[in-house]
Amino acid sequence: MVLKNKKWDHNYFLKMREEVLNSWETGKEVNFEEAVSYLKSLPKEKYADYVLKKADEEKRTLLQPRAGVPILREHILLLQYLQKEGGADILPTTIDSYTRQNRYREAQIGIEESLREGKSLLNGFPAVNYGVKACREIIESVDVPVEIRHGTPDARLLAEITLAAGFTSFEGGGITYNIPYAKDVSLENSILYWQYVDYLVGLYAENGVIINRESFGPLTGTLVPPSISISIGIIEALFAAEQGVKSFSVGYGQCGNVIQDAAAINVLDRLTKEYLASFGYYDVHITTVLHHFMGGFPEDEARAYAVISLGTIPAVLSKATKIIVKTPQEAVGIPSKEANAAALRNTRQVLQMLDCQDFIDKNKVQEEEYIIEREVRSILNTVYSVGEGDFVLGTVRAFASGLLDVPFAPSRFTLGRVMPVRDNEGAVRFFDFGNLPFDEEIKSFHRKKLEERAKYEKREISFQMVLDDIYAISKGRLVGRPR
Ligand SMILES: CC[C@H]1O[C@@H](n2cnc3c(N)ncnc32)[C@H](O)[C@@H]1O
Repeated sequence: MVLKNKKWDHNYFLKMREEVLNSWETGKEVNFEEAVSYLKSLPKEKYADYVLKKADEEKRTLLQPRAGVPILREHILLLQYLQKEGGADILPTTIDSYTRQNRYREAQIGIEESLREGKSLLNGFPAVNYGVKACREIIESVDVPVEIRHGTPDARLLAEITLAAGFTSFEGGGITYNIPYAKDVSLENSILYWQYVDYLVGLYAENGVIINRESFGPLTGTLVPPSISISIGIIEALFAAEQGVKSFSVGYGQCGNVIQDAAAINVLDRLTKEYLASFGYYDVHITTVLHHFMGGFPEDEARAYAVISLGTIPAVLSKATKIIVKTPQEAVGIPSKEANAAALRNTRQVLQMLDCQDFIDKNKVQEEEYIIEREVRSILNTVYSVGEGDFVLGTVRAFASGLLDVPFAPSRFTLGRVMPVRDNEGAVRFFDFGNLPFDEEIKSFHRKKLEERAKYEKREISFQMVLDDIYAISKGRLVGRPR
């Protein structure tokens, strides 16, 4: 079948499904009809789509941590603690790195060693090895929806097992779980694998079970210009909608300048809905997700809390539907359950002290929205035209020629020519546009912003500024000022 943005043929899916379910022994536990009736037996409060829609209508922002440990009993206790002590509205199950690379044999060894040593020797929960029945114990032990969070270019079997188990939200995409996570996986392959996942979610939808899909907006989490993150999120929403997905969350990672971050989420929300409607998808419920800062954190917990609290402000300004909450132990590794729960309470406190205030200059937000929107439209319209009207074809071609590009990505399938840097107020601008399709108005806007910083810092615009910015926040600043 030629790779394009067209809903799959059902027989093509069924044929591939045989191979997917046979790729590990737990695949044989999956039975679609049985899974549909199990999912229909779950209360609506366990559906991420229901909880997201309700929050969206009530203009509330939901809180969700990341969490995953290899021993099932420990993982259940961890999630129960985060629900009870952290007040999480949606729980995660963060998947381990072996599973993300389909290395289930090593994951199995990791489980056995963790059990033998009585401690976590994997950096997440290996859901494929546990299988459907064991994973259902997680769903039945908590009262809120649980989402699968990972970084898997080929998540076909992971999706089959976890969706059948009752996880009602699934993060990732053919671009966002490839480019920042893998070096040698082609976009053709990862987009095909994720069309499978979206087709499966669409099949559940046709049977009355609405699973939420979420795009991984932050990408590499290092100074990613908002328009790049937003464009890719919209493309993944279009891919998912074509396969029949009816509930989609588009994500964005906090960069640090509060006005730019709020503007980015506003544009993300508005343009995702506009592009879906303009391509004929009228029944996909769109929500927005803000990730607390995904770059290098300060080790000092007090300063880490400052980064987290600052990151909550754009969610208040933009009414983001959900925040993925970081923890004060981000710089040291997998957080303790106490630190994870405390970060949730910190975020809730900031939300509830700010949501009654109107404290930002809306004109400055709109100025940022204007430039972000122009950049996103330039990118998306270019992807559409190089794809001759097909966004899958356009994405592959655009990445090959740098018309779409992600800074600091490990993947050899992105040009890596684009280079970001902060301006004098810490907003992320372009130091090098690479091959991005921007006109002179956009380019001169960024140049002017960088000249302001160069003048203030009494130094030339240089790559040194980029390096200074990469370490700035872990050293206590937003902008990497010269020493
Ligand atoms: C996307 C990367 C983020 O996921 C976080 N992360 C990865 N694995 C886990 C984990 N097992 N528990 C909690 N947080 C985790 C990590 O700290 C980083 O902030």
